[in-house]
Amino acid sequence: MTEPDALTATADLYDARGDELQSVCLQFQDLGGRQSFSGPVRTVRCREDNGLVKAVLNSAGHGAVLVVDGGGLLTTALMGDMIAAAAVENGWAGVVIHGAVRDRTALAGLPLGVKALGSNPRKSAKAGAGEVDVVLQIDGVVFRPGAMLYADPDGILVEY
Ligand SMILES: O=C([O-])CC(=O)C(=O)O
Repeated sequence: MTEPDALTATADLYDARGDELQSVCLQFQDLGGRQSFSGPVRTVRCREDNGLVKAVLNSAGHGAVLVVDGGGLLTTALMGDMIAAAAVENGWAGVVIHGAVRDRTALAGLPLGVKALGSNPRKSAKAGAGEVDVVLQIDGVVFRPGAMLYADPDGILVEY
């Protein structure tokens, strides 16, 4: 996987295409080894259960970005280094988690975009409760499966 080129900086993209893009105001932390990443959106909605996150990231990513609506809860980690390594192996460009991750040090060394609210060493349940590829709304921003998402240290842009 190659680093998306610097010409697609989100600020430049917003200047060029602002009316076609939503900008995420929430201040996610950049926790992966790739800070600039982009791809079509896939989604998971779950709460303190990462069974679906694990299953989806263990399937072919085709350069997509998985957006996980964990309800903003920081009580359990929805992804750690094993799942993130599987995401790399399966060709995912990145993972945006409205919730927490764990294994920060290892995540920082993986060629994967990871944005999350924070971290927590406590693991999630694995029952697989939740939904896959539903339309998400996080902090007023709509994430539709298939919409293009662009992320870099400045933030996250997503097509309407
Ligand atoms: O198993 C989990 O809940 C997540 C995790 O720690 C990993 O991916 O390594």
